[in-house]
Amino acid sequence: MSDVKMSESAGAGPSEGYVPSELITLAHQLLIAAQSEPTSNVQRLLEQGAPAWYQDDALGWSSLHYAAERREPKLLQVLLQGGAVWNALDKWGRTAGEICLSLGDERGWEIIRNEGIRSEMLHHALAEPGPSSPQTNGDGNIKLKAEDTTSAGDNLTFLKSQLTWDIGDDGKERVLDADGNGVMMGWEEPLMVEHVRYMTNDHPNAQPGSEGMTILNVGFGLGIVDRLFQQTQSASHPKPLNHHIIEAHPQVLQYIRDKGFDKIPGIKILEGRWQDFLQEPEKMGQVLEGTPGGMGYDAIFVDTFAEGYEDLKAFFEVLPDILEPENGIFSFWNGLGATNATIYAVSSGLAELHLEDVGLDTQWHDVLIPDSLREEVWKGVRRRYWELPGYRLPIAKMKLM
Ligand SMILES: C[S@@+](CC[C@H](N)C(=O)[O-])C[C@H]1O[C@@H](n2cnc3c(N)ncnc32)[C@H](O)[C@@H]1O
Repeated sequence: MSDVKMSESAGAGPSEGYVPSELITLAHQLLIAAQSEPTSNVQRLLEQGAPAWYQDDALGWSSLHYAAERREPKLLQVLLQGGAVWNALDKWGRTAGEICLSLGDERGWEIIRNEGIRSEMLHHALAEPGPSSPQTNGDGNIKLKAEDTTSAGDNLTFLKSQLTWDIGDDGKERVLDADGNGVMMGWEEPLMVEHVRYMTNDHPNAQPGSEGMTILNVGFGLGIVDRLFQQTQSASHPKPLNHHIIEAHPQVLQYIRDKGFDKIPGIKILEGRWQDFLQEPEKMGQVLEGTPGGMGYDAIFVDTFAEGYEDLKAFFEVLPDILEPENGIFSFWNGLGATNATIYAVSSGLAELHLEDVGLDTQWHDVLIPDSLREEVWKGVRRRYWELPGYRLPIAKMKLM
């Protein structure tokens, strides 16, 4: 439940200051060429230095937005190679990818999405500190996280902020942060049901007669997913053998105690940030305690707040140490970039590639979100973090050698 901001592509225009008039002239010629002229004209203008990042004042459209209306894959490729910004947003928050989608142009949309994944991977690779390169601060590289220090954009600010629990207009419980952002909202329950179903249904330790699964959940929120992990095992199915929960917010920890959740047999609450437990070798042992032979968890789910893609990727990197290698299942709340279809697809594609880097294969399950959820739930909530009709649910497992 965090915001997402993709990196600006290399060659993105000056953020402020003087733009020479010759450049503006070329920019306008490029916008016109992208609308109706042959691809060769567009290519020529780019070679003359026309800025593909330029967006007009009227619609906020770039040459890529205009080109997207023409359904000509080659034109999109030429513009992207010439510096067009795959994730430039128009005045309504749409990328050129959304223009392709609205026209049913699957091929054009794929070209833009693939460029998004390629460029985010590249920025990310450049951001990795090499043996001789200094630690970068990430500037100019991947920025999937909202750059703000308000509660929703900064994890440490959020963890110190005051939370309130109430009932939304949809009749469902929700937790809001001090700025009125939804930390966890009851509308997500059907999605949590699906996460738990995919994580437990076929696992050998969840079958009748087995010993029960070992579970790690990161981020308690309303405890929806934790309640479901406890419930899925019916009379004939075993309860989880061990169910560990890492939670960092003091008020949420108090809520857990008030509800007596910490007293349920098998449940252990690890109080603190996941980074404190999983990125500290001495504490890692404490986390793995209780998993048979210290071999790792059967199921791991992560859903925090005010963390961005970089934090999620850092979590991916500890998975080989904490996921049971043979049948272990990892899943995460896939909410980054969910205000825009193209950015959401790029964020999901990037996650798949980064999971692959640490040895995991990902399967995606599409879950529909009913229209009825759209308007009611957001009343009284400052920032809408979900705008899409579908949810892509990830299920990842260690690759078999
Ligand atoms: C969106 S809620 C989780 C909702 C939960 N999946 C449910 O089903 O109700 C996010 C939770 O993560 C916690 N959190 C945020 N950052 C964290 C961190 N770095 N480590 C551990 N918990 C964190 C928040 O306090 C909050 O309780």
